[in-house]
Amino acid sequence: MVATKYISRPIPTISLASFPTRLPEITAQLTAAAEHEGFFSIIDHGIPTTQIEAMFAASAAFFALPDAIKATVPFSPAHNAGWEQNAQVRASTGQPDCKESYQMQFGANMAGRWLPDDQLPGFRDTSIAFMHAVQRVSEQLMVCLARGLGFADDFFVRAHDVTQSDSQSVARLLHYFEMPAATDGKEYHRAGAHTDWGFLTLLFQRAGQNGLEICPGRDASTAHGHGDVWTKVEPDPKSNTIICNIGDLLMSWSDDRFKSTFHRVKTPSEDGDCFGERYSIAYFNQPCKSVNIQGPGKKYPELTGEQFTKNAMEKNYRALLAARQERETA
Ligand SMILES: O=C(O)CCC(=O)C(=O)O
Ligand SMILES: [Fe+2]
Repeated sequence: MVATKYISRPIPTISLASFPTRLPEITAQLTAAAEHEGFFSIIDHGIPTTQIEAMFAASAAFFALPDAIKATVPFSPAHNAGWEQNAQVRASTGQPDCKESYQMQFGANMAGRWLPDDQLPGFRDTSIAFMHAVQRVSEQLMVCLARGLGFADDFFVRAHDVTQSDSQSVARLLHYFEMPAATDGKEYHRAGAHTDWGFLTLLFQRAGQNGLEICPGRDASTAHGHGDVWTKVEPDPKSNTIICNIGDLLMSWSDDRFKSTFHRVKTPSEDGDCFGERYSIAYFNQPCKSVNIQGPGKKYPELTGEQFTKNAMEKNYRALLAARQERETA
């Protein structure tokens, strides 16, 4: 196995303490992080550790259910919600990620995709409360990002209004399976290298369950290329941190000023890698379907939120087909 090439890159840590009075300072910090690294840590965000722990406990309880029960709320690509297992194929690897995930939304896309409460008591209430808490933090970040781009303060907040029935924002619970410590000659992927296609992702990780790595400096238009010099983003056991990254949507909405950065969850293969089970939670801010999207400099044609999501899905699918053909003819 070839040793992974690593380089140390600083990932800015930004405090949201005293948000209203520190708004100009936080805006400057966030804008700089969005322009350069595309990844940053948020602290002092106001979500209590107990609430995050309760969501991780609910997630573990969900994934502990028999597959036959989870399969009653299957993932629907058309709705981007539900449960799937060993199914998400990344163009960068051509193989399914070794994981299961359950995606939850606020609006109509979630109809029929919640388990009945007697199957998992309290799960839906815990999840919805957590999602609203993460949405509140997201909205603070959106105010700063809108200011940074010269839009009105509430511009992105209104575009991502989770009280609308066509809301598309997603909380994805993730469970990566234990991986073999001794290689059996096969190549495994936890989450193959990718950019997120949404607006902004907020990620919750658990101390001791490492694996997230970033590879900045690639253009989103080469979206499925491989970078080969990585930087570990380790969960900090001492602070109640949220890792955030810019997605392809915000990159195009900012006329490419803000960067959507390549990242992956590494296949454990070296000393210090977590081979055990890994749980994480990603909250993907997505625009409502009816929203019009165009950057301040009009670099790209105007699209609706619905078209953007559809295009992103199709682009991913085309890249998958192209990568498969390339592998087959190689
Ligand atoms: O599990 C993680 O730490 C990252 C997950 C991720 O990048 C994704 O689901 O898009
Ligand atoms: Fe991601």
